[in-house]
Amino acid sequence: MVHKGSGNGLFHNPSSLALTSCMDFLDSRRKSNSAGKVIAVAFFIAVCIVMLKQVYSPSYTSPDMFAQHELGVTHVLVTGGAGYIGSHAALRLLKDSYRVTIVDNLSRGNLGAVKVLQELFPEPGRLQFIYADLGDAKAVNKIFAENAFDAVMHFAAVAYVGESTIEPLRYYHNITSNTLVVLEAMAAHNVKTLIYSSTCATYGEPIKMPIREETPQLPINPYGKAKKMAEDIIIDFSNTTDMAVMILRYFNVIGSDPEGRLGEAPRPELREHGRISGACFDAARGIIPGLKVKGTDYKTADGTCVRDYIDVTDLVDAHVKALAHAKPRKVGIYNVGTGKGRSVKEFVDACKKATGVDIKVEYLDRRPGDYAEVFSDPSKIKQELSWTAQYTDLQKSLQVAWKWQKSHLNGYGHG
Ligand SMILES: O=c1ccn([C@@H]2O[C@H](COP(=O)(O)OP(=O)(O)O[C@H]3OC[C@@H](O)[C@H](O)[C@H]3O)[C@@H](O)[C@H]2O)c(=O)[nH]1
Repeated sequence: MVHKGSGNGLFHNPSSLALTSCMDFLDSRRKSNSAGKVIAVAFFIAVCIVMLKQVYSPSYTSPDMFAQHELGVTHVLVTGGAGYIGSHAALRLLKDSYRVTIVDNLSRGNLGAVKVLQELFPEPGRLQFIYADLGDAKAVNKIFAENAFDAVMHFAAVAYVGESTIEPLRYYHNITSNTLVVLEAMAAHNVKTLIYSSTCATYGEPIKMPIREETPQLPINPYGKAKKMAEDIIIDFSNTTDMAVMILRYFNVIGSDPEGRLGEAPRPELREHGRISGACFDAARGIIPGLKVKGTDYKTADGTCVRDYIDVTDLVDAHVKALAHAKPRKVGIYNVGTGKGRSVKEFVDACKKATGVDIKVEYLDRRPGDYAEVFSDPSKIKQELSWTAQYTDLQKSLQVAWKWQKSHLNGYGHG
C-alpha cells in the first residue's frame, strides 16, 4: 500500500476527497426534482472535472518550480529518508535545491523527522513523502512509474550488528532482497544513478589497518554479509548497464544537525541492540542505569573495541559529492571515515565530557558479531571527490547530538 503526501499534506489523498465531495453533491441533487437545478448540476460536474484534473496532475511534475541542478540531477529518491542518516541527507539535498522524494516504511525511521523537513521546505513539490515498504515490489514500481527520478540514494536498512546475529533473515531480506527490488525498479524506469549506503562492516576484521577500499571484504556478521551481497549485486548489475554507481562504506556515524533541527532517535524497544552513542546518551539521561561496555579483552590498547567515528554532517556531504561525481558505466567505491580510531573507553570519556554527566559504566562480555578494531584510510575519497572530514572533534560532535537529545526527550515521538 502506498500513501502519498507532499508539503504539509501527509497521507492526504486529494483525489479521493474530490471524488467524495462530487459524489455527495450529485447524490443530494438526485433527491431533488427541480428542473431549474439541472443547470446547477451541470455546472457542478464541470467544477468536479477541473478539480479532478488538478489532483491527478500533482505539483511535483512541474519542471519549472526548481532551479535545475548544474549537472541536471534534480529529483532524488531518498529511501529511508525518515531515518537518522537519510533525514540528514534529505535536509542537505533540499538545502542544495534538489527535489526530494522520501520513501520509508517507518519501521525504524520517524515521521517526526519528515515533518521537520516539511516545515522547513513547505513549497509544493520540494519534498514528497511516500509511506511504502521496499519489499513490496508492486508499490515500489508504482512509485517509480509515477515519478521521474534522476537518482536514488538508498539508505533504507536495518543496521544493528548485534540484532543481525539474532535475526539474520530479517537482515538478508531487508538489506539484500530490498536492494534487488530497488535495482529492478531503477532498470524498469530508466533511473541510472545510484548512491548506495554500505558499511565498514563488510570488511570484517582485517589484519592490516587502516582499511583501504582494496582491503579484502570478509564480513563476520549477517549485517556486514547482507551489505556485501548487496554491493556485489549492484556491481554485477551495473556492469551490464550504463549506470552511474557510488558505493559509500560508512564507518561509525555520530552527531546531528549543527542547527538542532534533526537528531538520532532510535526506537526504545530496540535499545538492547542500540549503538554506542544512543546507549551513552540514554545512560546520561538516566533512562538506563548505566552504559554496558561490551568486551574488555580485545587486542587493543585498552582492551575495548576501536572504531572510526564520522560526523553525520560530513557523511551527507560525502553523498552530495558522490552524486556530483557519479559517472555512467563507473562504480566508485569509497570509505567514509576520519582515518582515526578511538576505543570504546575513549568514546565514553568524550561522552561524559560532552554531556557533563558522570555516566555509570558496567563492563560485560563481548557482543557477538563484533570485531576488535576498524578505522579507515580515507585518502581515496579525498583524492577523487575532494572530501575530507571536517567535524573531527568527537566531543564536539557528541555535544551537538546531546543538545538535540536533551530537547527531544521522547525523540520525535516515534510515530
Ligand atoms: O551499548 C553498547 C553499544 C555498543 N558498544 C560497543 O561499541 C562499539 C561500537 O558499536 P556500535 O553498535 O555503536 O557500532 P558497530 O561498530 O557495531 O556498527 C556500526 O558501525 C557501522 C555501521 O554500518 C553500523 O550500522 C553501525 O551499527 C562496539 O565495540 C560495541 O560492542 C558497547 O560497548 N555498548
